[in-house]
Amino acid sequence: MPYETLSSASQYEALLDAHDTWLFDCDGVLWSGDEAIAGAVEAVALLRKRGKQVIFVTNNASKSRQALLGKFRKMGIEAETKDVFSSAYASAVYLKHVLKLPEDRSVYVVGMEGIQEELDAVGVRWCGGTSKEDNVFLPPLDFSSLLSPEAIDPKVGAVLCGFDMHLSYIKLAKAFKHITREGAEGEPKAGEEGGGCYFILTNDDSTFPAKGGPWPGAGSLSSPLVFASKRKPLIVGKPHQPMLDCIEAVQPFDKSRALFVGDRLDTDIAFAQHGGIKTLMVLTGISTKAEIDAEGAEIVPDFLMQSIGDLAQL
Ligand SMILES: O=C(O)[C@H](O)[C@H](O)COP(=O)(O)O
Ligand SMILES: [Mg+2]
Repeated sequence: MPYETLSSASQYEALLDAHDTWLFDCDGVLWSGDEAIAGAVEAVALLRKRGKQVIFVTNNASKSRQALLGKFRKMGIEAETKDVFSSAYASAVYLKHVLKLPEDRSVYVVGMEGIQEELDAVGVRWCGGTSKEDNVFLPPLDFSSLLSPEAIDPKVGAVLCGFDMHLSYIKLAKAFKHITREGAEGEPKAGEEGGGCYFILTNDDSTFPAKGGPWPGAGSLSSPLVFASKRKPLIVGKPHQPMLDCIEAVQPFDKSRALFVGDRLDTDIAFAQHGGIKTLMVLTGISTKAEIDAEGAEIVPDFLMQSIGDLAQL
């Protein structure tokens, strides 16, 4: 089914009339790194003025929702905690309320403050991440510091991997030991005494859209663990279902009157299509027009715009 390219004010007005809930991806749609996409701030303000429900859905796990609110404020985009869904938040909620990780279990983090702060917010204990002892270089071929229960804590019931600009061998080594620990998955349940260890990714984006990008994304950073362990991780972020379940639990909306605005076909557009939500792709991030025009293109949006900033002319 071919997509509709939108470029006129009347087309934009028709899009506004047809959709009450606008879900926005962030990186590559509203901003690129720390730079707002031209007109994006004005476009979101216009939607709010027209009484639209605006929800933000980012796979970026480097910041907690509180930190993201600071970024929204700095950019001049109105947002409250209940409007913001990140893969770090959705992963913390999933571990706490869906997997119901036992209180005496902790999470080994391959990632940064965003994941740690969201785990803190739901009261799930963590290790690894930005902690000092896991941000050092091991002496060449010397694994002795990893051979103690202090280093590879048997109380770790899950490994959670997300975007990590401080990725290191020691983190991969510890995470690998946790996710390959003996212990039948299921009985006792993974994450419990004697059980295995959950292996979860916040998201599996292959690349990250920021200035000078693309750059390696969270999915590329966790791939060494997938390759080494031969385990299939559970993935929370777009296009996967846990992210949509998390949004609908906090901000119910009518999918028939909703529109998802994204820059990436295999995460944003696929996510919305799986959820029965109409899709608008913009060309300010990762995916290109050539990809959706290619013969046999598997994922094609309903609508295409150059930039969400083009709405600001209304
Ligand atoms: O590598 C990553 O984590 C992703 O590229 C990044 O998080 C994408 O964020 P989004 O476009 O979903 O806001
Ligand atoms: Mg994006």
